[in-house]
Order: sequence, then structure tokens, then C-alpha cells
Amino acid sequence: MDLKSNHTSPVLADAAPMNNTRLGIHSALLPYPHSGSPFSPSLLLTIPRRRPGILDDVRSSLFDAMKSSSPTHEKFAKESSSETTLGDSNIAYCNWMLKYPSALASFDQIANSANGKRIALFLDYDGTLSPIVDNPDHAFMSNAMRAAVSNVAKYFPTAIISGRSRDKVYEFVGLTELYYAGSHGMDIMGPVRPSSSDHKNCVRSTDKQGKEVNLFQPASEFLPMINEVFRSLVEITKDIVGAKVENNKFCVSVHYRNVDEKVLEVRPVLNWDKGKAVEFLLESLGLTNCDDVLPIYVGDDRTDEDAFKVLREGNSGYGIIVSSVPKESSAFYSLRDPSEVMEFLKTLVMWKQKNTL
Ligand SMILES: O=P(O)(O)OC[C@H]1O[C@H](O[C@H]2O[C@H](CO)[C@@H](O)[C@H](O)[C@H]2O)[C@H](O)[C@@H](O)[C@@H]1O
Repeated sequence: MDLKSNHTSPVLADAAPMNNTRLGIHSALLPYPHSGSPFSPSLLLTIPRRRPGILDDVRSSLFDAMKSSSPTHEKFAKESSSETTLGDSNIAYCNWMLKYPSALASFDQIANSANGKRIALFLDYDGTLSPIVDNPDHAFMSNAMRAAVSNVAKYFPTAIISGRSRDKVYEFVGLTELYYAGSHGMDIMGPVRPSSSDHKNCVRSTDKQGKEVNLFQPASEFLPMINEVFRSLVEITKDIVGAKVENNKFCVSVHYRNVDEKVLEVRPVLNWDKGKAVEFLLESLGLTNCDDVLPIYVGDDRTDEDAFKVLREGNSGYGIIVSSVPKESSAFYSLRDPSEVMEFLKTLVMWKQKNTL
């Protein structure tokens, strides 16, 4: 059973005989070409069918699964070394940079657009502020990066928008002066909003420091189901060496980076994503529909594309994609890796300091 058999969205599929349920990804979504079945066998998890219930929800339109991130560096290196030379990949990267110029090399251009405007900064976490590592629990950011983020937040409202749970990403970043959105924007703790534009599921709360904040959790009704999905996935992957299931509160990540590829995410089908989270936070900050605001979003993976699109389509700001390999994106600029992100944050601060003297 293919529940969403179009070629543009990730699917949950039941291609197996009666006793099994298979969770798969359409080959059109894979970064590498696959022949034969539209579903990559290496990406199918075979789930023993239990009572009807949560797995049927997983296969129904309530949940969606997506392969969220780029391939491992090792896999990319292996594949590219067999087909191309290092020189070829450098040429490919340089060509790609013609379309997505370096945000560092093009800093003057960004600064020109930001003149007389207030920058609002949105930062993804994994692969942007911390390097991608094999164990997701060890994706620590460096103290130098923490200092750079803390510094930039002194000058510009800054939010972290991550696929992780909000608590987890806060634990990694540890800076109280930022706003945090976890579960790909489905769990936002932001400033108290102007009361005129309140959303359903948006409540007043207090943060760990006792400061009054707004908490927005548009998928809260899915929480019991997500927890059951998490438990089911832990159970069905327990014998797969290297597989790891991570509970990100409103979504679940199945990591198979150490099995074969990288990570599959299961999350509620909800018209809410990182792009919507950017709009929500801008509105909360009173920065929406203002000609003098320049939002900048820095991120590295597929889920960040929703935010890049919002900025590009609204012609309102810049997406910056963090990637050391060419990939199609709705971003305007690029940065190669987290160390360039840090450089960019420092450059923003220096520019601001120079301009406020
Ligand atoms: O939105 P993000 O902050 O980029 O979070 C997206 C996912 O990031 C994490 O997984 C990725 O980073 C791990 C640590 O480097 C790596 O082991 C994994 O292969 C990557 O996919 C996080 O563990 C996921 O839950 C997030 O959804």
C-alpha cells in the first residue's frame, strides 16, 4: 500500500505481504539513483504487524516520514571518488557557488541590503552550529561557536530552529538570550506576542529563568500518538545494529547513518514547518511586514528549505545553505561548513559594531 505515491513527498509504504508493514522512502527522494522498485530495499524497515492501531496511524495520513538530511560525508566521498576525481568535485562545487555565492565572499552585498534594516537571525543546529557526527547525542557545539552565537544575539534577535526537541537543543546550545523552536518548528518558545494576533495552541508560559514567554505547540494533540510511534520504532529496530531512535517530542528520528544511510523522520502531517516557524517568530517579535527587517536563515538540510522558500518567495530575506557539496536549494547564499558559519556570525557582529560607532 502506497499512501502517498506521488514523486515529490516522502511516503510510508506497505509493500510487504500481509504480516509485515514496511516503512519506506520513495526512490525519487534519494540522493542517489536506484533502479527497479520505486522503494529502496536498503531503506525499508520491516515491521512485524501487531494489533491495528498506531502503525496504521503511521501508515495513514496522520503521519509522514521523510529522509531529512544529506548523505554521510563518507558515502559521498566513496561515491564521488569512484566516479569523479577530486578536481572534478572542486569544479562542481565552484560552479555551484556561482548560483549560491559564499555568504562570506559576498558579505558586502548582504551588508548593503541590510543597511538601515534590522536583521533577524535564524539558525539551524545540526550541521550548522555543530558538525555532523555519527552519534546524535554527541553533536556538541564548540565553545568558540557558542561565544559567536552569544555575541551575535547581543546585536540581532536570534532564534534556533531545530528538528531536535526544544529541550535537547537548548541543552546543547545553553544560551538563555536566544529563542528556541524544536521539532522542526512544532514547539516554539518565543517572546510574548502582540495580543491582537493570537494563534490557537499558543499559551503564556514561563521559561527556565522565570521570564514570561509564549509557548506554541501546534501538534500537541499528536503527542500520545508520537510517543507510541516512538515506542514501536524502538521495539522494531532493537535488533538492527547501529540503528537509533530519537524522540524529538513532536517528531521521531530513526537514525540509520551507522546502518546504511542517515536519518528517517516520522512526524505529524501538519501544515507547519520551519518556514512557518520563521513567520511565527517574526510576528512574535513584531518584525512581520516591516520593510526595515532583513531575516537571515542559516541551515543545512532538507527541512531548512521550507524556511529558505519563505524568505525567497516573500522576497524578504536571505537563506544561507551550509553545504560542502553541491545541492539544489532555495537559499541565496552558501557557507561550506560550521566553521564558515562561525566566521559569518563574527563578520556580522564586526559589521554591526562598525556601523553603530
Ligand atoms: O534541524 P536540525 O537541528 O538540523 O536537526 C535535524 C536532525 O539533526 C540530528 O541528526 C543529524 O545530526 C546527527 C548529529 O550530527 C547525525 O548523527 C545524524 O545523522 C544527522 O541526521 C538529530 O539527531 C535529528 O533528530 C534531527 O532531526
